[in-house]
Amino acid sequence: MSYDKELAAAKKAASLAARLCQKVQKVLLQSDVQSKNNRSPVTVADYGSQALVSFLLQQEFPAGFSLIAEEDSKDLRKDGAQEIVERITKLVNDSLTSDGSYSVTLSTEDVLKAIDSGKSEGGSEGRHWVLDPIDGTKGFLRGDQYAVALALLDRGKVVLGVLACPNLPLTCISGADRHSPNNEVGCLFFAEVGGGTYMQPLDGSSTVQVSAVENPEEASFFESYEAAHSMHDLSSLIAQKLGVKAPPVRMDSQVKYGALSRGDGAIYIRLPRKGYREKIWDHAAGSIVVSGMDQFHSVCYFLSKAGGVVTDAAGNPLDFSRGRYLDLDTGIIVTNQKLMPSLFKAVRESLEEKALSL
Ligand SMILES: Nc1ncnc2c1ncn2[C@@H]1O[C@H](COP(=O)(O)O)[C@@H](OP(=O)(O)O)[C@H]1O
Ligand SMILES: [Mg+2]
Repeated sequence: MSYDKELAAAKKAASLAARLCQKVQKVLLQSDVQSKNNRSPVTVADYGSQALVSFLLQQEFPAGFSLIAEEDSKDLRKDGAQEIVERITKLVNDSLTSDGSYSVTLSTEDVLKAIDSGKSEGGSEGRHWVLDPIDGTKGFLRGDQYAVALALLDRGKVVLGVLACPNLPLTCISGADRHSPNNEVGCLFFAEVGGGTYMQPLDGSSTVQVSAVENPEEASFFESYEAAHSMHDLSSLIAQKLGVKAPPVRMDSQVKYGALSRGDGAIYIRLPRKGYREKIWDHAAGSIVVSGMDQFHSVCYFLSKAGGVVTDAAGNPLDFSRGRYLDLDTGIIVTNQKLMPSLFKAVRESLEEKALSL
C-alpha cells in the first residue's frame, strides 16, 4: 500500500509549522511562553504548530480523522488567555496566507478546536496521525535544536514519518566534517514504509547527499541535552565499554534521529529515570526515519549498509499500538544492526554494574 498522498500532505504541514516556529523563535516574547501543569514549558509556537498541522491534515483527510498530539486547549480557554489565543490565531492565519494556496481565515474558536482534535487515544485499529508540534521545547527556548515531528500509524504500525528540523545544519554535525564551511541550516527528513528515508533542505526541494561515517569506533553517540531526560552517567559508561572515543553529542528532540539517519552518529542512547512514561509522539516519526532506510533509498551510507534499528533497552521493537504512551520499562536504543550485539552487551553490563534492572 502506498501512502504517497499522506506523505506529501505531512511534508507540507510540517514545513509550514516549522516556518511558524522559526518566526516565533526569532523574536520570542515573554508572554509567548507558558508553563503546563506538569511544569514543562509550552509556547505559542507549540500551540500554533499543532493548530496548523491539525487543520491542514483535517482539510485533506476529513473522513475518520484521528490525531494523537501533545497539546490541548485547556489552559487557553482559561480567563486571561484571550490575548495569547489571538496571537496564536494570527500566527496560524499568517502561515496559511504566506503559503499562497489557502484562502481561509480561522477564528480563535477554529484554532482551539483544531488544537483539541489531537485528543485521540490511538490504538491498534485504523489510522492515526501522531504529532509533536514542537519536540524539544526546552531546546527551542534556548535557541537550540527542536523538531516538528509527524507520523502516521496504520493498524498500530508507523507507516510514514516527517521530521522538520529548522536549526539542524544541512551538513554533518559531528566528526571531521563538523567544520564544513557550509553553515546553512534547516532539514526535512521523511520516510515511508518500504520507501526509504530522504532528507531535503526545509526551504528547498532537491535532495542532498550527506557525508558518511565509516568507522563505528570513531562515530559519535547522541543523547538528550537535558540531563533530566536521560541518565548521562550510564550512557557514558556504555560508551566507554564500547570503546567509543568521541565525546557524546547532546541535542534536544528527534533531531537526533534525523542526524543519525544520515550518518552523523551511530548510536542514540535514551535512558530515562524509572517512572517516566515515554509518549508515542516523541518517537514515532524519528523511529521510521531511522528504521525506514534501505540500501537503495537512504541518504546515509553507514546506517543504510547495516540498517537502522530502534528498540527498547532489552532489544524489543517499540510498540506504537497501545495508545498515547509507549509504556516501556526500559530506555530506547537506536543503532545499526552491526553495532547491535556489542551495544546491547555494553548496556546489560552497565546496568548490572550500576545495579539497575531492565
Ligand atoms: N523526565 C523526563 N525523562 C525523559 N523524557 C522527558 C522527561 N521530561 C520530558 N521528556 C520528554 O523529552 C522530550 C525532549 O526530548 P529530548 O530529551 O530527546 O530532547 C520532551 O518533548 P517536548 O519538548 O515535546 O515536551 C518530553 O516529551
Ligand atoms: Mg512537544
